[in-house]
Amino acid sequence: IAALARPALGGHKVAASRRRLEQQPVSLAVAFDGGVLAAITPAALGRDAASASVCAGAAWMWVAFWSKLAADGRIQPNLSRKIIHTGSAPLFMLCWPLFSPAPSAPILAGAVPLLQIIRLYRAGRAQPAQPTPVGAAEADDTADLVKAISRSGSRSEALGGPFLYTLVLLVATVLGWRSPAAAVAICQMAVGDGVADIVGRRYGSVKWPFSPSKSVAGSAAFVASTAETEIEPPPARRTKPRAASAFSASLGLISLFHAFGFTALTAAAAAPAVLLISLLSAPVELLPT
Ligand SMILES: C/C(=C\COP(=O)(O)O)CCC[C@H](C)CCC[C@H](C)CCCC(C)C
Ligand SMILES: Nc1ccn([C@@H]2O[C@H](COP(=O)(O)OP(=O)(O)O)[C@@H](O)[C@H]2O)c(=O)n1
Repeated sequence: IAALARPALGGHKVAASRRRLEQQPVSLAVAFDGGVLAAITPAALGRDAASASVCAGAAWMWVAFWSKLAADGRIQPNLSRKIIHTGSAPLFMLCWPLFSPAPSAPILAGAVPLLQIIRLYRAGRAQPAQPTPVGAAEADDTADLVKAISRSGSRSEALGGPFLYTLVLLVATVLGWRSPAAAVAICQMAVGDGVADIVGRRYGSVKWPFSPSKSVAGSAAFVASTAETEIEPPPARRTKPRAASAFSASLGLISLFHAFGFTALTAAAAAPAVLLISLLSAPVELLPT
């Protein structure tokens, strides 16, 4: 297995990993994970289960926070939808280093998007009114969620864009775990599209002739810019979250993955290819849906 290690990762890492592996009393499986040998041990499983629980709790709070702001009328549902759209997947990938290097990690991490998929499915299929008090509370909860993530407030929309988004995140987690490819693909989907909408609605007066609802500013923001969005009112509570572009978010995640030794690729080396991918993805976002 050591022979599989890429030279760029350095022999000392492999030797240290092999020593750790030999010391494991229970070794159910061995894998080559980003250059570091790992075993599925009770400790690794415990760490992954704890990390998945923390992420699932954070995901619930993150969605509930923006849903509440939209339900209370403090922000427009359009904005809450795109903030959730822009932030969810990159925030989740920022949490990937919490997991162990064992091959069980992507499976347990996949539980985080999977739980949201189940929630979206239930929200999309739920009846607007429930007969029991328990059911009524559940209906209110999903009503806020639907309001925050849909365009029109229709429950069926939870089974459209949000469902697909979370499904893609699940696939990227399980199949693209800690890879630059997953980081770049997910950032194009989550950050590029989200920022194009947030910036385009605000500054997009010049429209594309072939796509009259979409603007040049939105497409520029998709690729590379930093945007500021104001949450209003009341004025005392105004904040300015910064929304990064698909390009910079992808490079940020690649830097993180490199710093943790998940990939030998540096952000500087990846930059030209990522810029090209972002430039090619921006026109795709202009296609009518
Ligand atoms: C609003 C969303 C998509 C809308 O797409 P479109 O119709 O405008 O094209 C995204 C919905 C995301 C989902 C409800 C929540 C996903 C949470 C994620 C699995 C985990 C986040 C974890 C983190 C630690 C905050
Ligand atoms: N390239 C873009 C993309 C979106 N937008 C703005 O964002 C709005 C919604 O975009 P969209 O139709 O892609 O968003 P979804 O509701 O389909 O997710 C558009 O109506 C535009 O006001 C833009 O100005 N330029």
